[in-house]
Amino acid sequence: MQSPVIYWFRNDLRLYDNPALLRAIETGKPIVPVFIFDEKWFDENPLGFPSMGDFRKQFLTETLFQLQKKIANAGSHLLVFTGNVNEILLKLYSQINASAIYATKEYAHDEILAENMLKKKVSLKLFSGNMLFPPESLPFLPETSPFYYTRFKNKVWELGQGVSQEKNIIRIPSIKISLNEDLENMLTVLSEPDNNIRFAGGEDAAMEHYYSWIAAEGLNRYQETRNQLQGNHFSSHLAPWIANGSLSVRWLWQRIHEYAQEHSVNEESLVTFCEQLIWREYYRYIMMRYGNKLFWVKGLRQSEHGMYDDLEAFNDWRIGTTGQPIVDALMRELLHTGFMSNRGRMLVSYYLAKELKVNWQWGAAWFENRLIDYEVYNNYGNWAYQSGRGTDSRVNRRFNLTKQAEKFDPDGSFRKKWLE
Ligand SMILES: Cc1cc2nc3c(=O)[nH]c(=O)nc-3n(C[C@H](O)[C@H](O)[C@H](O)COP(=O)(O)OP(=O)(O)OC[C@H]3O[C@@H](n4cnc5c(N)ncnc54)[C@H](O)[C@@H]3O)c2cc1C
Repeated sequence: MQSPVIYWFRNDLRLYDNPALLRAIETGKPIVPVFIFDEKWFDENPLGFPSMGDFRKQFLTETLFQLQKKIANAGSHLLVFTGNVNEILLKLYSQINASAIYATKEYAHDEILAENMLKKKVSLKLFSGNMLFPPESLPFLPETSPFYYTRFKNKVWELGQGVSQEKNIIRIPSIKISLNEDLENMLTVLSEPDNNIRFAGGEDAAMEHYYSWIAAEGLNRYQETRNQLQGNHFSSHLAPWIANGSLSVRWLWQRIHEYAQEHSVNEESLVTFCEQLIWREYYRYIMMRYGNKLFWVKGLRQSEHGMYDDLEAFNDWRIGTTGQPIVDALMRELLHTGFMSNRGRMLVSYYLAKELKVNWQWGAAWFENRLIDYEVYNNYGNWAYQSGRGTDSRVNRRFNLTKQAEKFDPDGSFRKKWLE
């Protein structure tokens, strides 16, 4: 029997433009595709909630349900487990006598630790797959990546012309395997999703959403609408699919440029939208450069001024009972939908960290639980920025929340919707 390759799906839940999966297939060996719900995601933290909340779990489950169908159509079967990730991979590796594990590379602290532990015991092959400008394409080393966003953007902007994609995956060579009882017991059966959250998971839903945003002139009007707090297409709302990799950012980058060439898209809107995608790249490089420091209360600036572990203030903020109407409305939206606009995220993170002076890491942990589009790099990078512990050059930047509410919710309808 030919020794198979394990394909470990992480935040790359798609069968198109997936370099790591394609490289695995190119080995010519049978592939055993696997996804693992890390048991750590469901452990309660000291604040009383797990890192993965119900909305993200449902979105991920829907995504996997669809991926499993697509993999079945490609002639294989996706095994879904729940448990200790490395333990499951190592057991599977030895039970099926695998020759290697292929996966998409991640750049955050815990993920790198897990990769390094695996590397000591198995042949682990990692490839970039979720970035426009992966480290191997840059003219500088990640450790020397610019601290400030504008310098980073200026350095990578030209590379945007070279963004390309891998070919689609039609067939995945498979192999019949039998699992021992211990692994069988860790298998998770995915049930048909009932679509009761704001976004439907999966590759197809991502495409459908992209085309409806384009058809609604979302890209064209992005510059003027992107700071809104509510509405269907004020910003792309593509983040949930980008975050778990069911939408490829390279596919997105190419599509918007093709669309802009064929239609007269507002240039400022196109540029601003591309800049947002570059923010996403930037925070990956900040994580590569500073690693674990992004999880320290002092952040990247080693600031000494106070941050308090005030649980009462934090809980009021978390459930939207601070008494500050715009903050409460936004936090209730997050609590009940798993989404919040970018402007909203800026205001509530500022309020927690700079007005209530509560430990910003707690706020980031709550976002991690609630946001359907949670990405470790974006979340911790943005939280550090907004709390003055990150890469904002104006560490003492302040918002006047009354003025912000008047500007971005002029008729009060957003506050009315969530506070009544
Ligand atoms: C405190 C705070 C926490 C955040 N946490 C996350 C998070 O966990 N996951 C996440 O994807 N975004 C996060 N963001 C960034 C941003 O708010 C969301 O990406 C955006 O609101 C998602 O909506 P959209 O897809 O309509 O974005 P669009 O405005 O349509 O932007 C397109 C894409 O660009 C990327 N992007 C946009 N803004 C940013 C940004 N500031 N930083 C990095 N990437 C960006 C996202 O992938 C987004 O989908 C956070 C922002 C703040 C202030």
